Amino acid sequence: MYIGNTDISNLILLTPKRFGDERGFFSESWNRKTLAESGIDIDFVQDNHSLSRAVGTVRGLHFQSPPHAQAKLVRCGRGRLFDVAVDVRKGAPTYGQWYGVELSFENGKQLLIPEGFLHGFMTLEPDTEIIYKCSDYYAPECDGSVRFDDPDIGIEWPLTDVEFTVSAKDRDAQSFADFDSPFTY
Ligand SMILES: Cc1cn([C@H]2C[C@H](O)[C@@H](COP(=O)(O)OP(=O)(O)O[C@H]3O[C@H](C)C(=O)[C@H](O)[C@H]3O)O2)c(=O)[nH]c1=O
Repeated sequence: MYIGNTDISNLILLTPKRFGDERGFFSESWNRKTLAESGIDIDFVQDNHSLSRAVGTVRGLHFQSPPHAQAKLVRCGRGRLFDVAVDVRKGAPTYGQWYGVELSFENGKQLLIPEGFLHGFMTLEPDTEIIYKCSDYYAPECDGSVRFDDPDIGIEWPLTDVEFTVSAKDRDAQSFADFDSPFTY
């Protein structure tokens, strides 16, 4: 397992080892003990899996407020996507800073997103599947979102020449200026 830091504290990029042979490959996509040995011990309780049919599908930027804040371990099960986390931990030196990375079936990379971040992604291929572990259960009463294209965050989404597929909920999300983060650093 390759474990790498990013320029935002606690936001970590992981690449599990793949054992290739004539059949294909085998990989431990998550091993709590392996991560704990690197000081990352999160009690994940829910796995999420979504399929996005169209290129340029955007889901996010979402969060769950305390007491049901979620850390996430995100990977791409099929296709390619640009995964983004935005630091919204009040008091963090990187508050409002975003980090994006391409996750794909081919590269096997995973993004470990702690509590206190907005999360969203854009698909880069048709029929892209995202799979992610969450450290708390779905709590719709704590669900919140911020516009994925908010200029105050300034995410440089990789696709600009396609019509984005976005849910009504995400199109109606609040601006970053209106967002009062419930998270502290
Ligand atoms: C998130 C979630 C949703 N649902 C139900 C609620 C809706 O009836 C349906 C679709 O939910 P939603 O439109 O919120 O799904 P996404 O737009 O993919 O939202 C997710 O996308 C971004 C990228 C995230 O990081 C969050 O996990 C989550 O907000 O699934 C559940 O039953 N359990 C859940 O944990």
